[in-house]
This record gives sequence, structure tokens and C-alpha cells, in this order.
Amino acid sequence: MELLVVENERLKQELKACKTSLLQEAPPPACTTTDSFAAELCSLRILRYQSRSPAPHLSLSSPTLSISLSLSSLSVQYVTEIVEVESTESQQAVAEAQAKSVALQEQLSLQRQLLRELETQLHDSQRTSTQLRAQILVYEGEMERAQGQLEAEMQNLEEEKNRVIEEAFIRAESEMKAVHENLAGVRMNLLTLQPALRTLTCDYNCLKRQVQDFPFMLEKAITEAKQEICQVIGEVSSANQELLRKYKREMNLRKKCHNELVRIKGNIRVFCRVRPVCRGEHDSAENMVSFDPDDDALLYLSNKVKLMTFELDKVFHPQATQEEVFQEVQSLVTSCIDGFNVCIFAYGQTGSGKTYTMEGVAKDPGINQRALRLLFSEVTEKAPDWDFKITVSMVEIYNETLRNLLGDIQGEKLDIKMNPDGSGQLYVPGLTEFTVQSPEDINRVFELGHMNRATACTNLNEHSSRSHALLIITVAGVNSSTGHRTQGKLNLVDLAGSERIAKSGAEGSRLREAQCINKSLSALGDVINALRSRHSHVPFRNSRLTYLLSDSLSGDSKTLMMVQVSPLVSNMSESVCSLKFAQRVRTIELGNATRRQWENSSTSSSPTHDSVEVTHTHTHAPWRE
Ligand SMILES: Nc1ncnc2c1ncn2[C@@H]1O[C@H](COP(=O)(O)OP(=O)(O)OP(=O)(O)O)[C@@H](O)[C@H]1O
Repeated sequence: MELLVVENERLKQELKACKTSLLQEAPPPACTTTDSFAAELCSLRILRYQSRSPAPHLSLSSPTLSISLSLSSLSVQYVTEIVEVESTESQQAVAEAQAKSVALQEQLSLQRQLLRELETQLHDSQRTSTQLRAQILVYEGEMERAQGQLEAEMQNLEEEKNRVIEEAFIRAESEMKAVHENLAGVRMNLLTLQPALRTLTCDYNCLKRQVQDFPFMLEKAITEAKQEICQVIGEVSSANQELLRKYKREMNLRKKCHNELVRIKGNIRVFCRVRPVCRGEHDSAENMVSFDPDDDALLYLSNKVKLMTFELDKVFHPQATQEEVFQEVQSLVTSCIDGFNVCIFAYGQTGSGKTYTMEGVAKDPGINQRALRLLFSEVTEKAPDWDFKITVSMVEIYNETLRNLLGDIQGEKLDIKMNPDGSGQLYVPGLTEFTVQSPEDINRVFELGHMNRATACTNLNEHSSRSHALLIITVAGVNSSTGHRTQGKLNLVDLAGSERIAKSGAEGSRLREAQCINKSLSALGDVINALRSRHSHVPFRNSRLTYLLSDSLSGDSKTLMMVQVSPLVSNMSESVCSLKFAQRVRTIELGNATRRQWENSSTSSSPTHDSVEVTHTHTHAPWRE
């Protein structure tokens, strides 16, 4: 590219140097003076600058001179001829050159601006480069640090690896040792097992032979066994026949023996219960009553002078619970489901615990509630094979008068009559029979009975001491498949107090009460006596109590007398009296086994069977003496 540079500083300097050397070294042309030559030189203007030629050179011109300068070796060619200065072409060329120069100047200014921008950019780039270099230094620092850490980490890992390898090696060594030891043990075992293996192999072969032979042996054995079994079955069946025959004979014998036993022993049991000393009782009971540790049928009573021994069927000590007492009587209770008539009497002086044993207290009920609940649960269990109906009546006998306790009319008096149906059975017209269908009914019965008894008298405690309370439970059942019927009756009787009021000189109503109580208790003793002695006549009619219970005291019926005893010394004589009564009941000598009239009375309609009428006044009970 060819570029005309006019104002270039370097060129200016070179030109200045050229002019100076031209002035000093070149001789002015002949036609001019030194001064005008100098002036001529000063007016020289750069015409052209060639920078790309092999030797850069400068073309200068003035009106009179045309100079070409080689910039490396300055050589001057003198213009020897004066050229036409202001020719049209030159002026035109000058004009063109000036126009060109203007264009170039503009271009130059543009280039300069460009240059400035480029310089600015260069500055920016240099600044950026400086920043980048600083950043590179930071990065290099960080890289060095990271590399340091990496190296340390690698060092650690290397150490860890070595440690783990070492540990693994040690472990492997010890395991290897153990394996070696095991191996040695196994080798030893192997050595000892070899003979065993030989024996086993031998056994195996032997067994194998046996197994092969087994089916034949089995078949043979089965055939033999079959023959033997057939033979044994034959023998057993004939033995069975014989046994069955013997069993039937034994059963008949047993039944006969049982009947004989019942006939001899009677169905009357006597228990005794000694109540504890109650809170607030200051009387000393020490050593008055004692028990035999080896025989629960013995009871000892001692006063200052003598020791009395009583033998009964069972004695309950003061700590005996209601449950324990009930355990002993529950078989009697349930026997009425099988059609037996049962009587349980509580006998004893006032305050000896009769009501406690029969009724109990709310938290700990006595025989009455427990019996009814047991019967209810037993008959419920027997359903649907059996259809049972349990009915309950409650009566009291006060001054020989029978009162309905479950009726709507309070204190309603009842009478005992012969059933007009001709069955010979007694019945009580108007007696309320409450059918128990749920356990709740049981509670209702007792509540109602208790309420009626309490409202009919002014002092329940006194009243209950002087009247007999009877709970009569009838259990009637029908077997749904056979149609077989049973009917049993359970009479639970809380007797009036047995103390001898008459002896203490009671008068008026108290005397009458005492007479009535003595009469009925005496009649009860007489009936029991007659029953056990197999008397031909049993005096049921001598009291309301015995008359009402006649069907439950006769036949196969069972009777339990629970004699209650107070442990207090002050009650000693009454306790002795009660126990003597109990023992007498138990040890009545058996008379001739004659057929009892009442046995007929229950099946006959004749009212004359029980013919003894009460004709004398009972101020005292000789039977109890
Ligand atoms: N086994 C016993 N355990 C705890 N307390 C008893 C026991 N027997 C009786 N008692 C208590 O003794 C007291 C008298 O008992 P209970 O009323 O039953 O005598 P009772 O012979 O029925 O008298 P009554 O002839 O006047 O009716 C009552 O307070 C009763 O709670």
C-alpha cells in the first residue's frame, strides 16, 4: 500500500535532518545563491513516501526543486532544470493532491479515532488481562493448597490402606491358623470316623437286606397277627359278655345295697356351725368351744368342770365361709333336680347365726340365694334336653299361723289342705308361687319376701327370732325326647330361736310365742325321731311346720339339720341344749324297718293317715331335754 504521510513526526524529523545535511553538504546549484537555495529547500514539500519499496524513499518537490530521498542512504538529485511551476496540470494535480490530502486527512482522523478506540480497548484488555493474571495467581495458590491437601489426604489414605492391609493380614493369619487347627481336628476325626463308617456301612448293608426281606416278613407277621387278633376278639367278646352279665348283677346288687344303706342310715344329716364372736361382744369365748384337728365331725364344749364331746356329721368352725358351708350342701340342693324332696333346717338359739347361714348378708349371701342360683344355672345347662320350671314360695309360721310372704296382700294367712284332686297331696290354697326365669327374678323374690316380712311386724329382728321362715323351691322338669317327668322340692327353713323362754317365766304374748315355738320344734324332733326309728306312725300333723313339710320329710327325701352354736360363755347352756338335740337326731336308734303310713298318705286321698292331733299345750319341749 502506498501512503502519503505529510505530518508524520518521524518523517518531519528525517526531512529536517535531510535539509540540514543538504544545506551543509550539497553545493547549491550554479544558478542560485546559497540563501535562495536554503529558502528553496525550506519550501520543499513532501510529495510522496514509499515505505514498501526495497529502499523506502521520499519524493520532495518545490517550485524549483524535485528531490528524491532514499531514507536509508540519503542521496540528492539536483534538479537541474526548472520546471514550469504553475502549469495547469500541476495546479490540477495540486488540487487533486490537496483534495486527496483532505480525504486522506479525514481518513487519517478516522484512523486516529479508530486508533484511540483500539488503544482504549487495548487498555481495557490490558486491565482485564492484569485482573485475569491476578485471578490466575489466586487460582494457582488455591490449586497449590488443594494439591497440598490432596497429597496429605492421599498420604492418609495410603497409611490407612497399609494399616487395614496389615490388620487383614494378621486376621487372615490367625484365621488361617484356626482353619489349620480345625483341619487337623477334622483329619483326626476322619481317622476315627473311618472305622465307624465301616461299621455303619456294614449295618446299612445288613439293614438293606432286612428291608428287602421286610415285606415278606411283614406279610407273614400280619397274617399271624390277624389270626391272633381274631382269636383274641373272640375271647374278649365272650369275656365281655360275661363281664356285662356280672356288671348287671353287680349293679342290681349295688342298688339293693344302696337302698339298704339309705334304709339303715336314713336320709338325715346333722351339721353344726359355730359362729364367730361378733364385734362389740365382750363375753369371753376362750376355750369354751374347741375342735378336733383330725376329725371335722367332733366338737368339744367345756365349762369350768367338765368337757363335753359331740359327734355330728360335720362341724364348721367360726372361720368357715359361706361358700365352704354351701359346698357341703350343694349336692343336696341339686338332688331336687333329680326329683328328690329336700329339707334344710337352721336350728339354734336366737343370735346363734341361723339367719346368717340361711339368708346371709348382701355381700355374702347364704344357702337360700346360693341354692336358687345354683338350681337356675344347672337347669339352664340342661336345656334343651330338659325343660325345667322353677317356682318359689316364701312363707313364715308365726304362732302356728302360716303367712304368705310373696303375695300382694300383706300378712295374708294361709291354710294347709288336702288336695281335692284325690292325689292325697297337701296343698296351700292362695300360696303365691313365683316362677323364676332369670337371675334378676331371684333378687326380686328375696327383696319382696324381705319387704313383706319387715312390713308385717314392728321389730323384724325380734319377729324373725320367734317365727319360722320357709323358702320353698319346686323344680319340675320334662325330658323333651323321652317325655320323662321329674318334680323335686327344696325347703330351706330358718327356724325360730330354740331358747327356753318358758323357763324364764315369760307371760302373755311372749309365753304364747314360746309355746308355739316349742310346740313346732318339739313336733319336728318327734317327726325326725319317728322317721329314723321307722315308726309306723309319723306325727306330721302336730305342728304347722311338720304338716307343711310332710311330703318333703317322707319317702326318699333328704334332710339336713344345721345346728347353729354361739361361742359365747353366756350362751353355754343353750349351746349344750342345741348340741344335745343335734346329737339325738343323729343317733336315734333305728327301730324296726316298718313301712311308714305317710308313704301311703302321699299317694292316697285319705286324710286319716296322719291321725295324731295336737291336744296338749307345749310350754316346754321334752324332746329336746
Ligand atoms: N358365720 C358368721 N360369720 C359372721 N357373722 C355371723 C356369723 N353367724 C352369725 N353372725 C352374726 O351374728 C349375729 C346373729 O346372727 P343371726 O341373726 O343370723 O342369728 P339368728 O340365729 O338368726 O338369730 P334370730 O333367731 O334372732 O334370727 C348377726 O349379726 C350375724 O351377722
